[in-house]
Amino acid sequence: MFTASRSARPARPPNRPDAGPQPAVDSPGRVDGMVLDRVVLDRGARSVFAGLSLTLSERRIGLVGDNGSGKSTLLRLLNGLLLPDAGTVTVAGLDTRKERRRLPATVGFVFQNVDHQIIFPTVREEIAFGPIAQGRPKAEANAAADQLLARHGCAGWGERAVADLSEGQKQLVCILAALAAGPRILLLDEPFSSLDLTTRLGFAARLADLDLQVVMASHDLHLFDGFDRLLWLKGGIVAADGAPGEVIPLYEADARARAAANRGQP
Ligand SMILES: Nc1ncnc2c1ncn2[C@@H]1O[C@H](COP(=O)(O)OP(=O)(O)OP(=O)(O)O)[C@@H](O)[C@H]1O
Repeated sequence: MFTASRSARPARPPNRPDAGPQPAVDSPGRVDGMVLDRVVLDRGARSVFAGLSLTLSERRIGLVGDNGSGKSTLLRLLNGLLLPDAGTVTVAGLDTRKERRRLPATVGFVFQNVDHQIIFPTVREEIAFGPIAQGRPKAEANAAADQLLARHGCAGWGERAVADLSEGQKQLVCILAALAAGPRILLLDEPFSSLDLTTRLGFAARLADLDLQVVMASHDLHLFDGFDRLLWLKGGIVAADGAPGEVIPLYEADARARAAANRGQP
């Protein structure tokens, strides 16, 4: 457990040396890892990261922090949707600036806003798209999409129009579409916010069983149960980094103190 101040290289705990980009490894239980090295990023006129360095090698990593603290921006750097203004981001050995096109085959992403993700009219097309783009025959990808839907309690959804689904159902389709492509790394940005409790609990349990690396941003702190590591982002810096059981009390105490201070203001 450690806290870090705004600096080009936040301190790392001794048991997490910066080993640099890791080679891709396919053995179960191993992760490819991601490395941010002195990342600088402005969005509009706003500086979001001013020299962020992180090595992300645990299998389950959570991101917490206030609105605007940089969680989505960090995830978008990891999937290559955003490129750093300075510094480097390396994902499973791929420099996102130089090898952006190779990232979709490795990194799955579930957007915070489903409308930014869904592009096809029907559920089956949406889920089958990733495998087809990777070269899988269409009939096979469609059949796999239907099987995936059935496994998640959505048998018969293949022909449904995505536009007619509820927000939570759309979110479910987005998660299944990300999984269908068989990523080794899954980035989830508030993936369960619209899901009902039963579906949310089911997914949280399935997430624990998936043999891939997961980085998930959420305001639902219960979802980090069983995670290996939790990063608290505050204004683009890592305010705390450690086991969820250590970081969550710090984050909650800070949030309560600030909420109380705000109440005291006119
Ligand atoms: N498209 C954009 N253009 C300009 N600035 C942006 C854009 N998206 C985000 N920002 C800014 O980047 C900073 C980080 O935003 P980000 O979306 O990463 O926060 P977040 O922690 O994911 O917040 P939330 O919990 O609300 O999802 C904020 O100051 C925000 O105003």
